[in-house]
Amino acid sequence: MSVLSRHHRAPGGPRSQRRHLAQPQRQGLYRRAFFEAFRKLDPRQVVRNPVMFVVWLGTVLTFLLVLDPGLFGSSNEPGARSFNALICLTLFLTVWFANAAEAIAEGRGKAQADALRATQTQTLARRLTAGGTVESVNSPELRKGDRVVVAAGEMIPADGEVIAGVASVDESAITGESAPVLKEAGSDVASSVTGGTRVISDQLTIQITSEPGKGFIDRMIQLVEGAKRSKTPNEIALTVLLAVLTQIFLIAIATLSPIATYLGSPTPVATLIALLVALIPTTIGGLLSAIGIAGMDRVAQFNVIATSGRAVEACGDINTLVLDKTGTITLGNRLADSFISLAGRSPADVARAAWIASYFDNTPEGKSIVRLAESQLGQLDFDWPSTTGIDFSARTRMSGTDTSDGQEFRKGAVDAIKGFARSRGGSIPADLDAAFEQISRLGGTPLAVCIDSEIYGVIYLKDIIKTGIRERFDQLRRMGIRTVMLTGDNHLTASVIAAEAGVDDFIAEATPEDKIAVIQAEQSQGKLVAMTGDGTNDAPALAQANVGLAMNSGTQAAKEAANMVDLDSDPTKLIDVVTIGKQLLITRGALTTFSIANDVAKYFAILPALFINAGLAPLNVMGLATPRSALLAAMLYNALIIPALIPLALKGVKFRPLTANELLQRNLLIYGLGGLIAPFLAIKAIDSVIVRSGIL
Ligand SMILES: Nc1ncnc2c1ncn2[C@@H]1O[C@H](COP(=O)(O)OP(=O)(O)OP(=O)(O)O)[C@@H](O)[C@H]1O
Ligand SMILES: [K+]
Ligand SMILES: [Mg+2]
Repeated sequence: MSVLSRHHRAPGGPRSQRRHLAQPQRQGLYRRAFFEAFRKLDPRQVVRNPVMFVVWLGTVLTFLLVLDPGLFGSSNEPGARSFNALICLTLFLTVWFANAAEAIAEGRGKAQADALRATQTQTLARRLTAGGTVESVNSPELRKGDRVVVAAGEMIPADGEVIAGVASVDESAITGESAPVLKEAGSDVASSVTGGTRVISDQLTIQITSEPGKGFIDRMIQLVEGAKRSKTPNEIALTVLLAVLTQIFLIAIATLSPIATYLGSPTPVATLIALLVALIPTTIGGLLSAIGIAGMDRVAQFNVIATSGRAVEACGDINTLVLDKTGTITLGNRLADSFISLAGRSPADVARAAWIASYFDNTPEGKSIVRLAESQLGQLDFDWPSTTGIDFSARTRMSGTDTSDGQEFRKGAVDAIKGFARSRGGSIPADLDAAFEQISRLGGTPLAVCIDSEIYGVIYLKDIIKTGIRERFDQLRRMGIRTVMLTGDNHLTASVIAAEAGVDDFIAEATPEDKIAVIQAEQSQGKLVAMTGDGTNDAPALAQANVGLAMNSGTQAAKEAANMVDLDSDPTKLIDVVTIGKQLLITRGALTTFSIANDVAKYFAILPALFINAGLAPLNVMGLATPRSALLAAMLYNALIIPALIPLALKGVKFRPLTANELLQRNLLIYGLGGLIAPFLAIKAIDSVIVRSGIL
């Protein structure tokens, strides 16, 4: 027989950001955003953002005051018209800059969608008919359940599950990874295929799993384009808060007018509008949606596709991270290293029993056992036609081969094989426990091998902890996130790996039901749980978790159940995604703090200047030239701070692995204090430029 070697992806993968899609054409992006920002001035769009809608109304009112400075009974002082025009212009710029921020964020998503769409070429598919013949159809005509044959050089016409054949597939169109991936039927990690990828050797029979237009790539396109984008719960809460603040300031300004009149310094309407806009949280109001869109985009740049912005945000709130051992914490190619014989058997006896017990086992473990046995024993003979394979299941934790004359070859977790041998009336070799311990203490997985009631020996499956994983767990701990390793492996192996990798907790000998139970237990304590997995047996747990990251190489079931899919099939990406989610929340918090601190500072910067006539001049500590120059400087600062902060909103604030409390303190210090000081310096500077330029 031929043993196919799997092409394992470079474990861990590059940590750095890696764009799999075409870099958006910067120039085209900004040109599109420029025009889009005008289109977004449509009041039906602006009204969705209450803060900006107030500024928009202010723009219209001040424009009317340009046409007729005496409108609303305002005193028609000299120079009022040109002052109103300048205020109107700054208000307009404020709304336009906010629109531009959103348009740039959306544009980056659109560029990704275009790159994805390019992979969606129509192809001719060869569909199998009920009669077993082959007919040619266009790929959009394929329905869920159809079966197609795809040969070397042909494109896979739609998403599906391999039901026959083994072939290597070039998935670079969606993953950017140039190494071909081996696909075959009946495997948890290699049976699902994606439309738009290309078969490069051999032939596959594929059962289609998605209706036209509902495939994986279609959903990705809708998401990055923002067609399905809806505000996340946190975003809605913040929008409401900003609207309430806006209302409070509206009332404050309305009551200011009579006071000013009483003090003998009646305030013109344009001044009141400007004062209002200076006070309401325009900075965060203008950048809020760009921050959210950019978060989705950053996740996509990591080759992770999220099904909603809510999922990305939930990542930022995660308290517990549930990871499996094999492939996530360890390299995953858990390969047979050696055979240990027991009870006086010869090593060749063990190798032969292990070879037969693994012959039908398609898992990487099974294949590596066959390879090791053949390398030790050379060509072996056995009467295969009269045998049946017994598949591995996570519940029995065994697999094997039955012969027609009633012999049962089994291999599996040591306690599972002990139970099996006992059930067939056998006894347990005295040296089994020593072999079990020896392997487990190395962090390896021991598999016992038996024929019927006789345990022959132990297979040492070697697994290596990924480099750098310990540092990542340390980082997570500093963020206050608890890591739990869940494994089907025995307690001793699990404890060795857990200690070496530095996870906070571990659960060994876990069945699929245990995985759900662990997640539910955490959730019942009010914790938000993220989990990563690839197998069909992980699907229920992925669905139960608040954030479920499925591997693209995993089964369709796991991908459907998850709310995120990693195209590179690197389970440690979950750590990156949590970081991005946290960064999204922190960015929003930091800019909200900055925005509100700014508004408070602006208030104290410009209010005294307004009361110069009323004898409050001594309060004008900043020495601003005139009330008008003070107001105009404040308005210009208010408008310009939005584009100044666009890069930060899109890139996210610099992230440090700290707990929520430490981050809050840090942000209050940097963005709160910075937000209080910046307006004084900037307004003073702009004020002197205005005075020197003589525009007022
Ligand atoms: N192909 C196989 N044949 C027989 N037994 C196996 C096979 N693969 C694994 N086992 C045994 O079953 C146990 C459970 O394996 P499984 O792959 O379900 O673990 P898991 O729950 O996915 O956890 P993890 O992947 O983190 O180790 C393993 O520890 C091993 O003892
Ligand atoms: K403001
Ligand atoms: Mg597993």
